[in-house]
Amino acid sequence: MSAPVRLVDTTLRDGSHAMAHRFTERQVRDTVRALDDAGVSLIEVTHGDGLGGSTFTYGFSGTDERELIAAAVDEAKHAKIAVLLLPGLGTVTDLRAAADLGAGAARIATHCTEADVSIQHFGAARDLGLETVGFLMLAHMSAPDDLAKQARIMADAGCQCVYVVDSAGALILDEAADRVAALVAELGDDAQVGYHGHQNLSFGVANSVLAYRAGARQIDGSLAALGAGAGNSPTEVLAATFERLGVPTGVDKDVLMAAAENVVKKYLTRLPVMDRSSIVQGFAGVYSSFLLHAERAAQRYDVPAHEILYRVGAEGYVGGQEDMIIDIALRLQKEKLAQ
Ligand SMILES: C[C@H](O)CC(=O)C(=O)O
Ligand SMILES: [Mn+2]
Repeated sequence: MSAPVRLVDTTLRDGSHAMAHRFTERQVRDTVRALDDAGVSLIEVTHGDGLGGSTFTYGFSGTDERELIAAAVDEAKHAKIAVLLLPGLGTVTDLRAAADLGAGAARIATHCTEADVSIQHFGAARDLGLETVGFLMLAHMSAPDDLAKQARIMADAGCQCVYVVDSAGALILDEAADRVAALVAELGDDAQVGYHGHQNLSFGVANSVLAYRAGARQIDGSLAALGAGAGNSPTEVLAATFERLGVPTGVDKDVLMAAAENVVKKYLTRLPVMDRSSIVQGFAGVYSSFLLHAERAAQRYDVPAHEILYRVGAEGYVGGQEDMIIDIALRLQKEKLAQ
């Protein structure tokens, strides 16, 4: 009998990027109900960039995320609601407010080399009685051993499951598995390991299977792949794939497939696709949530989005440096006018 894997759904958080942070309470309620009916045990609901993400830099929310979290908590009969927090953008005060609203898990995300900025948030989350998860973002930028050392910092701070987060959808097969294996070897019984994939180069589901085989026991997905860049590994495909492999997930794949078709595809404003820009994100290692920012800058300064994204990758910008997209667009525009 294979070890079970927990499928965690991030439609209502990573999908917020693709929805330009315009989720409504109705959409959240309908999605949570469907996921809950399917047996998904952890559902993430927050602005795409986490608590406090509704800002000029990241994009304002259509509906206050606290209203959405409260609605999700109200709708879920069995599932726990998780919130994402990027230290510096979200604060311990935001975490406390989310816990007061009934959130049951905190997912604390840092750049893959900066785990130490999460220490106080894990401590606060544990004090609040929350389940804790750590996100090491843009994991392709760190070698497996270095990533494992960062995972150790999170685990020692109270994190119960550290994720390899392929924010750029850049990892290809062994590159994902090796990172997961390094974390599993480092953490042993101290914490679980998770995997969060993006589809920019189409490896989200395949990498998730290899991550499971390397020891990951929590895997993220989004219904209809709704997420940043070319989207996340589709939850309904993960469910079907793990069932075919004989790996227990505790979820009903048919209910998830119906949810993707009848709930999410009915409201999404943009179906995530592997188009030129998102493929460049995977190839050049660019944070998936930069996609809409690059498309807006491309339109405003009349330069191609994929060229902006190639340049972002070459210059190595990471989450939090969204303003540099404008800088690059202006430079490309200047170069174009000089020709
Ligand atoms: C804030 C990011 O969107 C977190 C995430 O899902 C990723 O890095 O990927
Ligand atoms: Mn993501």
